[in-house]
Amino acid sequence: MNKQKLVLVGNGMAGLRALEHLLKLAPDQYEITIFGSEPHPNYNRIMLSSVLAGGADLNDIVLNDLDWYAGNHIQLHLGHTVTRLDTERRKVYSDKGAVVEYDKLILATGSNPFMLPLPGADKEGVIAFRSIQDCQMMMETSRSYRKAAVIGGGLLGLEAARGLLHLGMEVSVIHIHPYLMDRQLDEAASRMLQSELEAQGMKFLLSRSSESILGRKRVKGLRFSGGETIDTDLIVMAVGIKPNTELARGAGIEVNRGIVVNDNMETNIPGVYALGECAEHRGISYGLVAPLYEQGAVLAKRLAGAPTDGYHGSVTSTKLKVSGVDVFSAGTFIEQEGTRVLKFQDEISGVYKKLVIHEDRLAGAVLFGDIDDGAELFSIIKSGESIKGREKELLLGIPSDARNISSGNNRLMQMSNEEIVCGCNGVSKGTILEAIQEKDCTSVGQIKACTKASASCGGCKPQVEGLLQLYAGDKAVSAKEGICGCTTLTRDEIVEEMKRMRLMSVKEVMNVLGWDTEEGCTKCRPALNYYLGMLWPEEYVDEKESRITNERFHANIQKDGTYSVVPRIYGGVTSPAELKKIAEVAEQFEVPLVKFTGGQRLDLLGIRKENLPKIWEALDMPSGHAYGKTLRTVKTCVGNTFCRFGTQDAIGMGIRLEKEFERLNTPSKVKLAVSGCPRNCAEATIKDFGIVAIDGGWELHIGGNGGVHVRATDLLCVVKTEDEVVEWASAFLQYYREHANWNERTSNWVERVGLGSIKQALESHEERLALQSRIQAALAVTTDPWKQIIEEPELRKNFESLSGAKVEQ
Ligand SMILES: Cc1cc2nc3c(=O)[nH]c(=O)nc-3n(C[C@H](O)[C@H](O)[C@H](O)COP(=O)(O)OP(=O)(O)OC[C@H]3O[C@@H](n4cnc5c(N)ncnc54)[C@H](O)[C@@H]3O)c2cc1C
Ligand SMILES: NC(=O)c1ccc[n+]([C@@H]2O[C@H](COP(=O)([O-])OP(=O)(O)OC[C@H]3O[C@@H](n4cnc5c(N)ncnc54)[C@H](O)[C@@H]3O)[C@@H](O)[C@H]2O)c1
Ligand code: SF4
Ligand code: FES
Repeated sequence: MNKQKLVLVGNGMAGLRALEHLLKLAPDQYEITIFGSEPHPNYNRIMLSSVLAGGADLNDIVLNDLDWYAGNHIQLHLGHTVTRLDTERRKVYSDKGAVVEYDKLILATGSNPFMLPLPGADKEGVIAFRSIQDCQMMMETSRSYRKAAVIGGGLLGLEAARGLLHLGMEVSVIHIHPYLMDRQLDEAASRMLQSELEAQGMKFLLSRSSESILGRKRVKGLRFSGGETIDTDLIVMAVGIKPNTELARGAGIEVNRGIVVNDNMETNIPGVYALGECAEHRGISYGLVAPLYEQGAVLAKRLAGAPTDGYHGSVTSTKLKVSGVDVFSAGTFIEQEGTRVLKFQDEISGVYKKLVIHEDRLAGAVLFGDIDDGAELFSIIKSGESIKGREKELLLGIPSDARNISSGNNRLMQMSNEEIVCGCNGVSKGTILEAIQEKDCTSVGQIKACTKASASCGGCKPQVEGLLQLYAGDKAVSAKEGICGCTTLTRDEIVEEMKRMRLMSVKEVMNVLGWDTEEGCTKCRPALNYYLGMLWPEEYVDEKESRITNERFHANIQKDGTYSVVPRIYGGVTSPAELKKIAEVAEQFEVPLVKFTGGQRLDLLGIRKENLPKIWEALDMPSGHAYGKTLRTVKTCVGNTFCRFGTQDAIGMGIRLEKEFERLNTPSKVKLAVSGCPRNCAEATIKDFGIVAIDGGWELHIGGNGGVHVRATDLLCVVKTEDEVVEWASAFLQYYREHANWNERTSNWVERVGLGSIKQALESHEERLALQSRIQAALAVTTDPWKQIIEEPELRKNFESLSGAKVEQ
């Protein structure tokens, strides 16, 4: 069979989604050619905001790599812009001389950012935020310049501004209206948003109309009507988009605001289709991915000759992707004639909710501060069902069990398999079910890895969780199994019983809670020992024999049975005298290897067990705890002490934190880092608790990991003073101590419990102080283990006869 020729113009998210569907439906029907102006394979444009804000890497956002095109036998013309269409002869022409014939043509040329035609708009340093190139330009600019102005306080402008703040720039957002995100929020929600963003360091100039851009070759400032000016080294225009219709218009295809299409995504010219941001369907051009994905599914069916009801338009929802701020908006968000409005506002906890109701149906919603119900409300809006009698419940919060599994009449169950659950990534219910039922995914994390659902804005997470609970059946139950083979009790049940019955020893816990084994095992014994120490810091006597090998000997066992010694060097700052002493000890004990660790400390390797106390004595330095489930190191950059970019004293902050938390027992090892500016030389965003200085304050990040599964941190909050850093760090670490499973790193814990729940737990000042006082009580009873062993002959004796210690994982 002769294949038909299909040409796609526009290598973006909409066009490629349609092709992906088509290749599934009719893999051999077409010989496919794609033209794309950008020099990259199809990438996730929405993730550019995360790239700018440090939450993702450019390499992570590619959706279809070059192998995908090759594997599907697609002729790809990257860096080619199609400049002419001949719809009579059915040919497309690119700027680089390629000419390709088609039987069917898809236009998916997206949008162009709207650039205000201000005098001076052509100067260097005036850009949009649309592509990888724009993103790279902002990153590069932040290395040499300090001030940025973003024109437009909509979704894109605020996400750009957050990214620029992260890059260390001083950012002003200029907005033409009196309040931000006027296309998605009402004034009350917008004001709350503004104050949150101000707390993060953003400055706002509202009700300003930009008049001209100042500077010679490069932008130097911005003038507003009325004469007011501001200095700036960069201007990002984010004032909306306009469908890219030039090519279609030039070919005589009907164009209004966008390329006009019918319900089959067909233009007025036979064989020519359009979808995505460039298209206009029933008078609407969409600027979000969910509708584009829906259009893609319809177009694919149409091209494959499969039955389809056609595309009938979309109701949209948005979620601002700015770390630390939760905003959701869907449908009609401003009261209109014939609508009823219900509002809830709690200024203290910063929560605002508004429902717009039309004839007993939910027409729209705005949520600020607590957006857990967003996905569910959106689904109710789309279904058009009556909410009579349930209005208050919907406003005040859907109980999580009702959100996930309610008896019988459950919306998640009723959803068809084609319905999209994750709008950002176009993941349908069917795909998630496949992941659960055929690929054995039993957690949201696994579903995310498998399908990308919940991987972008995170707004669909409650629904993904709900589907998991509904469809994983026994497998989901098995996730709740006991902490080890000796018991069926979970960590939470054990800790609860320890508290309730004031259980005080490992043996007692095993007896009272009916352990299946007499002595427990290498999993439960150290876990119980940790939980008891955490609950009763003053009364509980640590059980040395329940500790893992390294913690029993206060040194890391190596593969040849020798140990390593890492003395504490606060903040990684040492002195000539200290270095001399370490060198002398290394010589005296003929230490085979002296090496810097990844955490900026000195490691003396190859020490025999019997020499450990002698070396500790000779060093006369505190233990660096490089071996334990405890605070390891606080890595620092030089900060403003020497570095010309530094805005804060990173070294001082790091030393203070290391002195504050050394010797702390934690569920798993904990690493901190402090960077003196957003250049982040101390790599704080892959630490358990990372501190990054910004102008006038500190960003506090949590849950990072640079190990096997690299995870970048989530932004917890932004604070102004060093005391606040210590308060938040204390509260976070204590909350982690009290809630994580033994041996669970903060990265896994944050993923498991969700950033939102941690933020909520720490948001009250009183609660933070209570956590801080509990961590101080735990720290108060700790002593330096090396010193204790050196001074107590009984303990020291243990080291003389040690042999054949077992390495435990
Ligand atoms: C920073 C940012 C964050 C966003 N965040 C979100 C979000 O959180 N949620 C959401 O739903 N949406 C978000 N969006 C919007 C979303 O990314 C777009 O709606 C979506 O990418 C549009 O897809 P598209 O394929 O229609 O257009 P595009 O992605 O613009 O793709 C069109 C492609 O066609 C190419 N092209 C154009 N003309 C030609 C030609 N003549 N020849 C060859 N190639 C051509 C363009 O170079 C482009 O690569 C965001 C957008 C940005 C910029
Ligand atoms: N999280 C998300 O869903 C997300 C994130 C980024 C972008 N996007 C999408 O990308 C597209 C572009 O986003 P956008 O924010 O540029 O568009 P937008 O139209 O949503 O917002 C533009 C904002 O700029 C303001 N504005 C207009 N003229 C101005 C002027 N002269 N001076 C100052 N302000 C002015 C408008 O009042 C409006 O609030 C949209 O379709 C948006 O939905 C979505
Ligand atoms: S050393 Fe510290 S202060 Fe200097 S650029 Fe790096 S992160 Fe910024
Ligand atoms: S809806 Fe944004 S990640 Fe799923």
